[in-house]
Amino acid sequence: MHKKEGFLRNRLRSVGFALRGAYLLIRTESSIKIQVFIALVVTLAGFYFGISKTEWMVQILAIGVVIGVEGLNTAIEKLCDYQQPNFDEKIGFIKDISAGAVMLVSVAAVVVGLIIYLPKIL
Ligand SMILES: Nc1ncnc2c1ncn2[C@@H]1O[C@H](COP(=O)(O)OP(=O)(O)OP(=O)(O)O)[C@@H](O)[C@H]1O
Repeated sequence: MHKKEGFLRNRLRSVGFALRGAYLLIRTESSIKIQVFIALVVTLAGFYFGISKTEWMVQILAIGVVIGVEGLNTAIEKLCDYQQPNFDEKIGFIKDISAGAVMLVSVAAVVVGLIIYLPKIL
């Protein structure tokens, strides 16, 4: 599309779009807001309890995966609403599967949190 302008300029443009997407997600989506809030709380908890380097890596990965998958789920929901604003069983099924994916990674993230923090609290 913007072939003439060179590879680096196009990459930078894409990074700009992605940053705008991340900003819009955090500004407009309440589920992402909650997840970002939880991410901040567990980050503070990480400093408070002085978790290890490995625990930080797993925690950061868990946060990134949950927020990333939630972002994709939001994109799928928007696409569904754009394509089919009316009630549609197939759309409901697609949205349920997408929400199910968020739930699976969220449960894994909660288990990670429990494994890291339960022994430090009890
Ligand atoms: N057009 C539709 N046709 C049939 N069922 C739908 C439709 N839109 C939503 N649903 C049902 O409602 C559920 C919630 O969909 P919705 O798009 O409102 O997500 P949401 O509540 O905004 O999710 P999130 O909290 O992740 O943003 C879907 O999983 C699906 O079961």
